[in-house]
Order: sequence, then structure tokens, then C-alpha cells
Amino acid sequence: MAPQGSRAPLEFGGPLGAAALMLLLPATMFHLLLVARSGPARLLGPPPYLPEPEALWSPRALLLWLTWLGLQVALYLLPARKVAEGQELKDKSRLRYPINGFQALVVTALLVGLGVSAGLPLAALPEMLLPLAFMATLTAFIFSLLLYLKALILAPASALAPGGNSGNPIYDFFLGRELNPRICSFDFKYFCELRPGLIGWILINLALLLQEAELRGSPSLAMWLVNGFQLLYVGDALWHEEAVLTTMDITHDGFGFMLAFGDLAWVPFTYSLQAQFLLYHPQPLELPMASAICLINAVGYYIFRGANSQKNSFRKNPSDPKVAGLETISTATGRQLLVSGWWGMVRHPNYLGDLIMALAWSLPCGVSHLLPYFYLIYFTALLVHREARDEQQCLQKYGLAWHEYCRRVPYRIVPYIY
Ligand SMILES: NC(=O)C1=CN([C@@H]2O[C@H](COP(=O)(O)OP(=O)(O)OC[C@H]3O[C@@H](n4cnc5c(N)ncnc54)[C@H](OP(=O)(O)O)[C@@H]3O)[C@@H](O)[C@H]2O)C=CC1
Ligand SMILES: CC(C)CCC[C@@H](C)[C@H]1CC=C2C3=C(CC[C@@]21C)[C@@]1(C)CC[C@H](O)C(C)(C)[C@@H]1CC3
Repeated sequence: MAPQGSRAPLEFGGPLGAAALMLLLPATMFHLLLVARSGPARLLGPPPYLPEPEALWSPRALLLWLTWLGLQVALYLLPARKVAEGQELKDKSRLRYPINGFQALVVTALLVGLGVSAGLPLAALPEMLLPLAFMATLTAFIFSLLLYLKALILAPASALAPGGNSGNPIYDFFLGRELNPRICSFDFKYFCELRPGLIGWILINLALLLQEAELRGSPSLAMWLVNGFQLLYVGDALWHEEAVLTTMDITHDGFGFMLAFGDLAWVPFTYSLQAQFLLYHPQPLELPMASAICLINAVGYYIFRGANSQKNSFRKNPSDPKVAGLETISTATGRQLLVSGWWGMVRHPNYLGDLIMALAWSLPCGVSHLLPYFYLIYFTALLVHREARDEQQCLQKYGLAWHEYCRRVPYRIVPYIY
């Protein structure tokens, strides 16, 4: 058995919190799937009915799910235009990652386009969301168990994540013991973070748009906006795939149930909630309002992309002319912190942009229901919590220099408010 790594303070309410989240997250996802198609679409009410086992277990859905995962694995293994190096690890080594996510998106789009023109009934996908979500949840549980056992038996101490090796099996299963579990060069966390769930989300949105076209003659303006905004978000993530290597999930969090379920089930089946809602609850949207919503999304995207690219360029090469003129603070680790540009406005400008976009994704659904605003509410809570986790980590890494940064940039996410 591998020795235990260094012990970090417990997050997410410790083992009890982790156990509660493992029940609550799948339950919330199924609740949303059921409520979105119900007449009243009440976020806070009880679900309209409890599904029978036959509604969850379907061999067709299982086959479809495995085919989808198999396709994304095959696309991941295709030759990449570039191979990028990750951040330095505890043992001073760096892992290598293929940069071919955008290529996977384009090939998937071509294959789906060919399939649809050959008669593939993509518009039937919305009817299979419940069993598909069940397959994804089951996969996440089984996969996390295998990852947990692999980490327990095979991983050396240097491969463990800072947080997921407390010794408590429930907590470690949830958070993930190993930082970058791999088989040969296949990196499970990196693969799951950007491929099956994120591209699956866009495919579900498209299927909902096609079904709306079948039902009502053409997709509504609101449905076009939601599809367009979310395609931009996913396309952007895959285009800037290399930037994910400096995010907290890759550099800090282990790969356990939280990320496996988040990537494979939560993202595709709950992030498509607005499009699901619109299929069953069409909303009128006039052009002036639609233009205002596009403007909000553009502002959010501008901040989100600007901030993420600025930090990424700076971390890759601080003398890059794009960032060389920015003001910085030196830290004892030798790394520097930006204190001007986007990172001088608030301490998490990328979260601010992401939240503004989240608002723009909900607004096309009108204001008659709370349900389509679930993403905005959940995402605010996630980012506030994530920001607090990141502060703790930065304080540990940078000590006094971080205090100085907080003094110079006092607001966390929203200028003059928070
Ligand atoms: N749609 C979704 O569901 C989700 C989206 N996201 C998005 O993912 C993106 C990445 O988020 P996340 O990984 O949480 O965090 P960040 O990309 O903000 O990374 C935080 C890290 O950036 C570095 N950093 C912080 N301040 C500075 C500074 N002033 N100058 C230079 N470096 C700094 C620190 O790491 P170091 O110094 O070690 O480099 C810190 O740990 C965000 O845009 C977020 O909105 C996140 C979660 C969910
Ligand atoms: C529901 C659980 C409590 C938590 C699950 C969280 C995950 C769903 C998210 C954690 C960080 C994520 C990121 C993205 C998607 C959601 C998860 C996996 C991201 C890939 C979305 C696209 C962005 O451009 C990004 C910056 C690449 C994101 C990285 C973080």
C-alpha cells in the first residue's frame, strides 16, 4: 500500500459533507430532469413523479452511452497538433497532454451531421435523457471506485493529490486520492474534464433545438440564443484547451467522484437545463431584448477570456510582450502575482465574466420561472466556495505576498461589492 501523503485540512464538510453531496448531487440532477419537462416546472416543489426502474435502465441508452465514450476516447487518441506540458509536479516532473480537443469537437460535429443526414433520429435524444443520465451516474460511481482502488494500491506518495488522502475512505473517494491518474499516456481527468461531458452538453442542446423545430416548425429565438452562447463557451474551452492545465482541477484536485460525476453527468445533464426548459415551456423573445442579452453575454465573454488568457500567458512566459508591461508582486516561491490588468480589478475576474455569461444564458427563458436560473444560483455558490478554497491555497503558497495582493486588490469577484 502506498504511504499517506501530507494531510490537508478537510473541505466540503469532511466525510459527512462528502457523503451528503454524493446523494444530493445525483438527486438534484434527476429532480431537474424531471421538473424541466413538467407543466409547472417548479424548481422548489416536489418532482412531478418518481421514475420507475424501467425508465432509468435501458440497454439502448447503455449502448449509446458506451458508443459516445468510445468515440471520444478514439478522438483523444488521434494525433494531436501539439503536445503541451503541465505544471511542475511534486517530484519536479511535468506531464505531457495532447492538444486536440477542438479537433474532437469538429470531428464529432461532422460525424453527427453525416449521421443526421443519413437519418439518425437525433431529435429523439431528449426522450432518452433520464436513462442516459442514469448510465452516466453509474459510470461515475464505478469509475471513481476503480480510481480510488488504483490510487490505494498503485500510486506512489508523490502522485497523491494534496487534499484527497485523509485516510477516510468516503472523503477520499469523493475528492480523489490521485492527482493525475493515467494508464500509459492516457490521462483520465484531463480527458473527462473537456471531452465527453462538455461536447455531450452541446449535442444535447442541439437535439433539443431539433426537437423544437419538429414540434413547432422552427426553433425559437430563445433556443437559438441558448444554443449559440453555450456552443461559444464549449468551443472556447476546447480552442484554449491548454489553459485548463493551470486550473485548480488539474493542478490541485484529485480525480474522484466529485470530478468524475461533475464531468460525466452533472455538466451535460444539468448545464443543458435552459434548453430543456425551453423545449417544454416556449418563451416569446423580441429582437431588442435578444440584442440586449447578446450584449450581456459578449461583455461576460470579454472579461472571462481576457482574464483567463492574461493569467495563462503570464504563467507560461512572464516576459511575453502581451503581459510584460503589467505590474506584479514578487513572492518567496519565485513566482509573481499580477496586480494590474484584469487581475488588478478583482482577485477573480475570470469568475466575474463567467457569472455574467451565466446570467445571459438564463435570461432568454424569461422571468416567469425560477428553474432556468438554477445554473446561475448553483454557479454563484460554486464560485464563491471555489474562490474561498483558492484563497486558502494561495495563502499557503504565497504567505505575506498574498496578504499584500489582497491589500492592493481588496475585492474578490465583483468590484466594490464582493
Ligand atoms: N462552468 C463551470 O462549471 C466552471 C467554470 N470554471 C471556470 O474555470 C476557470 C478556471 O478557474 P479556477 O481553476 O477555479 O481558477 P483560476 O483559473 O482563477 O486559477 C486560480 C489560480 O490562479 C493563480 N492566480 C491567482 N491570482 C493570480 C494573480 N493575481 N496573478 C497570477 N496568478 C494568479 C493562482 O495559481 P498559481 O499562482 O499557482 O498559478 C491561483 O491558484 C475560471 O474562468 C472559472 O470561471 C470553474 C469552475 C466551474
Ligand atoms: C457539482 C460538484 C459539486 C462540482 C462539480 C464541478 C464541475 C462540474 C466543474 C469543476 C470545474 C469545472 C470546469 C469546467 C466545467 C465544469 C467543471 C468540471 C470548464 C471545463 C468549463 C469550460 C471553461 O472554459 C473551463 C475554464 C475550461 C472550465 C474549467 C473548470
